[in-house]
Amino acid sequence: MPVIDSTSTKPVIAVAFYSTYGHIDALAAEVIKGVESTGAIVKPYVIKETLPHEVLQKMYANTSLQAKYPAITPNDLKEVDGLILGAPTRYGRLPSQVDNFFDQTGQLWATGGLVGKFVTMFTSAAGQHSGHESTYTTTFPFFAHHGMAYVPIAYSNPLVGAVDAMQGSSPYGASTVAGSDGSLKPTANDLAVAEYQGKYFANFVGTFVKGKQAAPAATTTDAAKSVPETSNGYSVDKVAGEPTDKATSTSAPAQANAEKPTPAVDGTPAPAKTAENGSPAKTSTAEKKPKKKGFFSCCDDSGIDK
Ligand SMILES: Cc1cc2nc3c(=O)[nH]c(=O)nc-3n(C[C@H](O)[C@H](O)[C@H](O)COP(=O)(O)O)c2cc1C
Repeated sequence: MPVIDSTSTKPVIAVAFYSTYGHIDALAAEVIKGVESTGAIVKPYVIKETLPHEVLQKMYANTSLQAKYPAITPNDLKEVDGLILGAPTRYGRLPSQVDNFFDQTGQLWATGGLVGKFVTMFTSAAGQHSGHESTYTTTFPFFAHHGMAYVPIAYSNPLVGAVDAMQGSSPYGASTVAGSDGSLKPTANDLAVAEYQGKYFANFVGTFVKGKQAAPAATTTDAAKSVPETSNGYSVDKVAGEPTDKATSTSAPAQANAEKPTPAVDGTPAPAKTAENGSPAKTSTAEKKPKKKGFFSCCDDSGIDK
C-alpha cells in the first residue's frame, strides 16, 4: 500500500469493488492500470462479502476474489481525492454488499467527510438491456448525499459508442455483458474502456488536486468565509426543519421574542424569556437548541448534535 505524502500533487484514488464471479474483478484490473498510467496513487480495495458461505457455495461464487485486496472501511475514503466504485448489477441496481458498506458511512455523511471528493463507477450485468444504466442512476443519490461529484466518461472515447459488436460500456462508465450463466468474458472493447476510465478519472481528479494546491491559501479562506452559514447542509436547524436562529444573542423586542417561544424537546412551547428589567433577555443559541435524538445522536464528534 503506498505511503501518502500530503504535500504531493499526485491524486490519491481508491478503486473499491465487489465481484462474485470475476467480471468486475477483470474490469477493476484494467481500471487500476489506467489510474497507474497517470502517475496517480492508487489504493485498491474489495468491498466485503456479506452473504453466508452456504449461499455463496450454491451460487458458485468465486470467494477467492475477496482475498485479493484489503476490505475497504469508511475511514479509508477520508484519505482519497477520488473513488472508483465497481459493482455488478443486482435487479437493476447495486448488490447489497455495497449497500451494506454505504450504510456504514453515516458518520462520514454527518460530518461532510466526503464533500468535494470525486467518484465514478463501472458495472457488469448478465444482459445487454437489463440494468447497466439503472445501476449507475440508482446509486447517484448516495453520491449526492455525500456531496461527491460524479465524473462520467461520456463519449470522450469513441469505444464507448461502438455498436459493431456487443459491448457493455455507456457514457456513465465501463461495463461488460456477463451472459445469463456468467460465461461471457469482458470483450477487448470493455477492457479498453475500463482502462480508459481509470486514466480519464485520475487525470480529471489530478487537475483539480493540482489547481487546489496551487491556489493561494487566502483564496480558499475567503471563499469559505463567503459561504452563508445557512448554506451548511449539516445544520441541525435545516435538517430538522426548524426556524434558523443563528444569532448568539437576541436583540429583538420582548414582544417579538414572546411570539417565537423556543419549543421544548417534547414539543411544548417554552415561555418567552425576558430579563428582570423587562428588556429582551440575552439568549445563547446553545441554550435554545434542543438536544437532538435518534439518528443524529450517532455522530458525537460531528458538532450537529451539540
Ligand atoms: C441475485 C442476482 C441478481 C441479478 N440481477 C441482475 C439484473 O437485474 N440484470 C442483469 O443483467 N444481471 C443480473 N444479475 C447478473 C449479474 O449482474 C452478473 O452475475 C454480474 O454482472 C457478474 O459480475 P461478477 O462476475 O463481477 O460478479 C444478477 C445476479 C444475481 C446473483
